[in-house]
Amino acid sequence: MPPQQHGEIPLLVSSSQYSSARPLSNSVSRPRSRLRAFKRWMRARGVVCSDALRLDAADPLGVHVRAVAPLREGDLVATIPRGACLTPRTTAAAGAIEAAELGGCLALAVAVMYERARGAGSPWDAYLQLLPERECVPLVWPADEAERLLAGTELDKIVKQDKGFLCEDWKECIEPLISSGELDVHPDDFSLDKYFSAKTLVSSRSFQIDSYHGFGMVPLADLFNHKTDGEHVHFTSTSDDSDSEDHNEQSDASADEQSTIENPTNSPSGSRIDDEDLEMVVVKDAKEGEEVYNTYGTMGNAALLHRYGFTELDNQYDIVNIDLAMVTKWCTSIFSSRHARARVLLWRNLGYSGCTSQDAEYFEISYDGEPQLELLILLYIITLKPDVYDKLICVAHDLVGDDEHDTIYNVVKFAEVSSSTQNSELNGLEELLDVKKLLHSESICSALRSLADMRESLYGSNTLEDDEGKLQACCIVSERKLYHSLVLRVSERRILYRFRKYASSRSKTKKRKHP
Ligand SMILES: C[S@@+](CC[C@H](N)C(=O)[O-])C[C@H]1O[C@@H](n2cnc3c(N)ncnc32)[C@H](O)[C@@H]1O
Repeated sequence: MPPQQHGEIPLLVSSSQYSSARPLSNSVSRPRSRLRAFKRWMRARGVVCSDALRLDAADPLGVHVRAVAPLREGDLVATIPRGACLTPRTTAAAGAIEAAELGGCLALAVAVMYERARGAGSPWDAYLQLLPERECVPLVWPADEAERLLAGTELDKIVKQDKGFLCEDWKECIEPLISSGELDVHPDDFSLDKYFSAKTLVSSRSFQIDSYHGFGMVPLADLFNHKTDGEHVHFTSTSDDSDSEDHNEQSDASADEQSTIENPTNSPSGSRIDDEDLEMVVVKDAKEGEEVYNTYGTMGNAALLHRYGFTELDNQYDIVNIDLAMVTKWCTSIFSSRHARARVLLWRNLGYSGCTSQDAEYFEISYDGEPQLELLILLYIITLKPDVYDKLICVAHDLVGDDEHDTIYNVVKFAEVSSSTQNSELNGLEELLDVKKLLHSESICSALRSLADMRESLYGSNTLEDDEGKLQACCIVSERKLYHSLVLRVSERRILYRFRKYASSRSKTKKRKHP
C-alpha cells in the first residue's frame, strides 16, 4: 500500500453525518415525537425559532439544525427568554443551591439533576426529554476502554484525574445536599452516576448567560452542532456589547470568572437581572439545505473530545505537548542529572517557563510541527558548552530583557561572543545575531528528533500508518469511541511527524549553508 499523505485522510461519511453522529442508544431514547413536543414547549415558553431553520432529529444521529431558506449575515434566527433557560437561578432547587453556596458548573449540574428528577412536573420536561441521557465524553466511557483508547494521547490520565475530582465534589457537596433532606429527592436521582451524566451535559451544552444566572442550559441554542472556523450563527445577548457568549462555555473554574452581560435590573439578592432575550444571529451566510453550525470555540481535538465527545479531522488548532519531565529525561540520557538540574535552573532564572496545567509543565508543538520557543531556548541552554555556561550563570540576571525575545537575543549574543572569542573564530556580526538559526543547531535539532521519538513511543508499538488504516476501517456511528480516539491519535501523531520533519529540515538547511 502506498504511504498515506500525512495530514489528509478521506472522510468516511458525508460531512453532515459526521457532524451530528450519535450512538444508536441515544437515538432510541430521542424519537422524533420528542422533537415535536419540544417545539410545542418552545412556543409555550416564548422561544422563537425562525421559519428559515429546521430542527432535525435524524436517527441514529443527534439533533442538528438545517437552513430551509438562505440565511444572510445579520439575520436574527432565534430569540430565547432568559426565563426559559434552565439555570441555578430558575430551577426549583435554586434555594437549596444558594443555601449550599454552590456555584458554577456544579450548581448547574444540581439544577439539571433536580429538574430531571421532577420528570413531567418540571417546567423543562419537554426540553430535558430531548437531551441524551449523557454525552459520550471520555468521562463516562468504561474505565478500561478510556485507558486503552486514549493511551499516549493528550487525554491519557486526564480522565482518571477528572473522575477523582468529580467524586470529591460529589462527596463534599452533593451527598450533604441529599442527606440534608432540603431537596426531598430520591438518593438515586442524585447518585454519583447521575452526577457524571449531568456533568457531561453541562460540559457539552451549557452557556455562560450573565452574572445573575451564571451557567445555564439554553434550549434551542444548544441544538446547533460545532464547526471549527465554519460557524454560521453566534449566540449573543442584545445587551452584551462584548459579544462574548457565542459558544458553550467550559466546565473549568476559570470560566466562572469570564466577563458577563451588563444587567439593568436588580434582583432581590443584589445581583442585577437582565430580562432581554438571548439571541442567535447569523454571522455567515448559509445556503438552503445546509446544516447551520455554531462554534464552541477554537480548540484542538483533545479539548473537543474531552468536553464534547467528538473530534474533527485536520483540525488546525490541534497541538501535541512535550512534558518538561520528558525533556529532562532526554537530557539525563546524555548528560548527568546535575547538568540537567543546573541548566533548567538557569533557564528559569532567565525568566522562562513552560505552559502549566495542574501539576504538569509542558511545551506545545503546534499543528504544523513547530515547537514552542521556550523549548528551543531550554535546549539551547542544555547544549551550551560548560565554559560558556559558567560565564553565563554569572551574568544571567543582567541578560533578562523586557520580553522573552529580548532575553534570548541577549543570551544568545552573550553565549556566542563568549564561545567565539575563546576560539578566535567570530563569524561576523550578522551570523552572530541570527538567533533563529542558532536555536536550530544540529545538536538542538537532534534533541528535537529524540523528543519526537520519545513522545511517539507513548502510543505503543503500532505505527501511525496502522492507526490510519484502523481509522479508515472504523464506523463513526457504531464505533464512536474508537473513531474519535483514533482521530485524536492520528492527528497527534501527524503533528509529531511534522515536528520531526521540522527538526530534520532545519538542521539540513543549516548544514548546507555551513558545510
Ligand atoms: C450542544 S450539542 C449540539 C446538538 C446535538 N447534536 C444534539 O443532538 O442535541 C453538542 C453535542 O453535539 C455533538 N456535536 C456537535 N458538533 C459536532 C460535530 N461537529 N461532530 C460530531 N458531533 C458533534 C456532540 O455530541 C456534542 O457533545
